[in-house]
Amino acid sequence: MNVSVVGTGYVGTTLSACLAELGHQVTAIDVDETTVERLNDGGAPIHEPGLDELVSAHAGNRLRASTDHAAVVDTDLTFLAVGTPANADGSIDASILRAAAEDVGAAIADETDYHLVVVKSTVLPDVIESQILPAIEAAAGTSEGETFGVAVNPEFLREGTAVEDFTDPDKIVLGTDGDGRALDLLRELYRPLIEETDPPVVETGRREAATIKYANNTFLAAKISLINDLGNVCKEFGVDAYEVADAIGLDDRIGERFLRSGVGWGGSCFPKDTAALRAAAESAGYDPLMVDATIEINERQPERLLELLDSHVDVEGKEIAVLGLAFKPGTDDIRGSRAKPVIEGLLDRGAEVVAYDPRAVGEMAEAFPDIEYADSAADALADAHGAAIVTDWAEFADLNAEFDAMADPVVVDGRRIITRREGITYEGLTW
Ligand SMILES: NC(=O)C1=CN([C@@H]2O[C@H](COP(=O)(O)OP(=O)(O)OC[C@H]3O[C@@H](n4cnc5c(N)ncnc54)[C@H](O)[C@@H]3O)[C@@H](O)[C@H]2O)C=CC1
Ligand SMILES: O=C(O)[C@H]1O[C@H](OP(=O)(O)OP(=O)(O)OC[C@H]2O[C@@H](n3ccc(=O)[nH]c3=O)[C@H](O)[C@@H]2O)[C@H](O)[C@@H](O)[C@@H]1O
Repeated sequence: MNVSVVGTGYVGTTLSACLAELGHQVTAIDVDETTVERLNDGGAPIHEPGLDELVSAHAGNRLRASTDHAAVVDTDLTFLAVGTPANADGSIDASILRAAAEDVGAAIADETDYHLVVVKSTVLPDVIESQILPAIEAAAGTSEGETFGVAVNPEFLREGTAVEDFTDPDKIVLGTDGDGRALDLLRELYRPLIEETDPPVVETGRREAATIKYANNTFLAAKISLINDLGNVCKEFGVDAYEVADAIGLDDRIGERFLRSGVGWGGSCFPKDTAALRAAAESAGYDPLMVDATIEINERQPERLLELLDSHVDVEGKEIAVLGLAFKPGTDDIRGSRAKPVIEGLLDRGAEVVAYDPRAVGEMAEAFPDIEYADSAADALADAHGAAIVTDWAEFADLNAEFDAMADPVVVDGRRIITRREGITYEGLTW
């Protein structure tokens, strides 16, 4: 099939490259010229394992990039995969998506054949009817059902395993409101992937598809917040929360994944999606208590880490190491990273922060230009009076003698990555 993808960030690039790999002819469209040039030169604009290889295998052949939205007219369907960030009050900012929908509407204005617009971005159900459809209709000069249809096909990939998650998904969700042409096109598009990995395919309405995405992310965030809440209780009891989690995870109804307690969840989506769901529920007149608690527990975990540090050292005027700045290992992404509130809390206490991350120093230096950055964990730890471990990078598991070079070997581990041993004052956040 001929497919276009509007927006080639994390999701759009992965989608474009993987669809090309499945045998489709893909036109990737982005407003960012550097991104487009990079794709046409055979390189991925973002780092994801396996992505560069796919882009370089298909660039110039089944994968072409452009800044010109007019290209969508030559394709059977167009994915919208642009950002849907949060406003300051947590509500969804759909303006980028609306603008992209207008771009596509304008491109298909003279089209007489049916064109399917597939919303891949994470978007609240009301936004589809109140903003996306009107934007396409106004720009295209036609109504939905005449020359175009709109479907919702949310994405569940994780950063760091995007290609793997896309090519071997837990499920595919197709929201079409019974538009047969839309469903046929999407079934045909995903046919090679379905034949290969046989994932469950959920065929549903558009509002349901959009809501499934928010419910999925909120449930996962809530699972982590609940294990963090239980973990805090475990710590008070003098019980190891990881032993408890391992045992409860054996219950199939609970499941073993996403039970790692610690300093909390971050990333580009859990924070904004839980906030957007809460804001939308509240404006619909419902007070979502579990969603509130999910967010609040997550906001409290960094402070609990700092209080544990306080219980061993007065950090004012002292050098404190922060190990791990990315929101999770394997990425340089610091969006929603728990390292930010940890650093802020240390600065508020008058500490001198020395931070280290294998990949995310450059990104964090833009947010916190005035703290010190070390070239290695060993350098950050040398002469420090305390260390906060915020990201579970595998290399931190090998740290050992490096702690002996600390002025005061107090280690507060927010991710259960450091081995407790004689000679260091070790505090696990929930164990
Ligand atoms: N990052 C992730 O792991 C996941 C993200 N999502 C959702 O997917 C959507 C996209 O997220 P990301 O890929 O992370 O965003 P991103 O910010 O990495 O990429 C968006 C891209 O869209 C481009 N763009 C903006 N306006 C445009 C327009 N009018 N025409 C063409 N290109 C345009 C930007 O230049 C940028 O390259 C969001 O709704 C997000 O919530 C869903 C699942 C996973
Ligand atoms: O909508 C999205 O963008 C994506 O958000 C998450 O993916 P991602 O943010 O890339 O990363 P995760 O692996 O889910 O981790 C999120 C955060 O939770 C934390 N986490 C995860 C698991 C766990 O057991 N404990 C825990 O604290 C991680 O450290 C990280 O800060 C979801 O897992 C994806 O399904 C979804 O598509």
